[in-house]
Amino acid sequence: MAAFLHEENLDDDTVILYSTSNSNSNSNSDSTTPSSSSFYLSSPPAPFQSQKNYKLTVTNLSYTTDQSSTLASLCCQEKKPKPTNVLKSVSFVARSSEILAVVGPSGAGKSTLLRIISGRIRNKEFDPKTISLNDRPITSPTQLRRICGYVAQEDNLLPLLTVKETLMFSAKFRLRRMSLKEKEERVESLMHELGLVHVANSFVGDEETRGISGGERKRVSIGIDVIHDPPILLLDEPTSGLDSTSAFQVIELLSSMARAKQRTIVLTIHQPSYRILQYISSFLLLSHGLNVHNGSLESLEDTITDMGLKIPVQLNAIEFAMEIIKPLEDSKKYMLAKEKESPSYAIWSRKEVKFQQDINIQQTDYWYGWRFLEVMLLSIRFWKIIYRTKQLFLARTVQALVGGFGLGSVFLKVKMDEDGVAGRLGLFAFSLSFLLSSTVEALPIYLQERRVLMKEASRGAYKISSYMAANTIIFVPFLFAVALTFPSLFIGSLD
Ligand SMILES: Nc1ncnc2c1ncn2[C@@H]1O[C@H](COP(=O)(O)OP(=O)(O)OP(=O)(O)O)[C@@H](O)[C@H]1O
Repeated sequence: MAAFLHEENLDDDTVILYSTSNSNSNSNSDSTTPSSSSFYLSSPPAPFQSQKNYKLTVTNLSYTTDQSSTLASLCCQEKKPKPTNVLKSVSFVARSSEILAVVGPSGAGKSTLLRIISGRIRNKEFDPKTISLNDRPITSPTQLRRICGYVAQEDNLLPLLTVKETLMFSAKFRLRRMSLKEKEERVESLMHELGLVHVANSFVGDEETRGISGGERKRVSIGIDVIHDPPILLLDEPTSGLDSTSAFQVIELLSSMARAKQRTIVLTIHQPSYRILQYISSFLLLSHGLNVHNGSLESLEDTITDMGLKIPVQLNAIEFAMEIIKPLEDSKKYMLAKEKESPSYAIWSRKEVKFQQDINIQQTDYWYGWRFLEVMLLSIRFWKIIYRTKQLFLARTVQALVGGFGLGSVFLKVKMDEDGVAGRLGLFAFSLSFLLSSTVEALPIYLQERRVLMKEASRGAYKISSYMAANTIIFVPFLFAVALTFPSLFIGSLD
């Protein structure tokens, strides 16, 4: 396939990959929402229609934890923890318009695998020979971060924003070169696609504030990471914590998204039900970092049958495979050993990947004014949250006004002479410490927002560092207090 990579000037994070071959894409492009789908898929704006087929190939990916930079290793060499061999020569191919599910017992290496292919790995840990897209090698984790949308297992949402606002902020951060109208259209289209229109103006909520349901929360999380329409979507346990109906709806939605826009979806899942299995095209079964099965459900059933075992009627092949993971692992090790002796013995589908070293995913220019814009957006979002925390907002308003007038009246008779200047300086210093202490009251909100900020920054949602973002937002309550206290201070001290 003579595919090439090209980045459009739409957005810094958007890598649009064109394929010169239409033969495969056409076969998929007519796929629509499954008849049972409860979601309406609307046409995306023009820039989002240019994507075709993307094949993600992972070949012999191994990963050993690097303990060199841990605190223990810095303090005392002899206590250096042993490196863990988390992934051992994992290979698979994820194709466009399909869902590939990574399954396996706890600790098998599923999340680690997803973390690596989403580019959340240090440059020195990345092996450029192991991951390719449309048969072109990926040379750095940065390229992966640009190509892949990554939805983490835990939600990362601000409870006091509405669904629409949440998606709109994501659009503002990620679709910088679009006009406001285009961003709004994109958000509307996405809410249709995700079945979120009916809760567009509902607060996301949390344990304390009632908000949208668990399934809807998960769909909002997905929306945040597909706002820029990445060709590859990676999801860590998208069904965890959901009841079976919501879990089914999420997988059904992902299947629709994969087929409607030829997205390549890789997800991890624990114990998929029968209903969910129909939407998954292939399975990668991991055990202790080794892939013990890679292929369709039918081929797994055949493997189990070939081993002389019978799948009980009450279990599906994946559930049964989890129960007999040890013999499967042994059989895979045996086959790998045989394969080493004679390569023709390979029964696991393994494709030769032609690596081309000179691939160039261009970097777009980054206008430094965006940093200022990002700081402004974060400040506006933080302000909204403070404003919506009614008790805190009212308390701080009253506190700033009373404080301002009270302090101002103390200096009612301050003259414009030398003593007066000293008095005013004292007043200023006192007011400043008063303002600082009142800023501390926004600490719980700050901590909540900071957690979200750190996760957003690690997902590459914006360009400024998480530390810069976190330190910027602390000024918002301070500026608010300044804006209220100083004028009232001035008015209060007028003769
Ligand atoms: N940075 C690290 N340092 C040490 N061990 C690690 C590190 N990262 C992963 N591991 C270990 O690697 C193994 C695989 O972890 P991973 O989180 O990928 O498993 P998992 O299959 O996703 O598990 P679960 O289903 O419980 O989430 C675990 O034993 C884990 O403790």
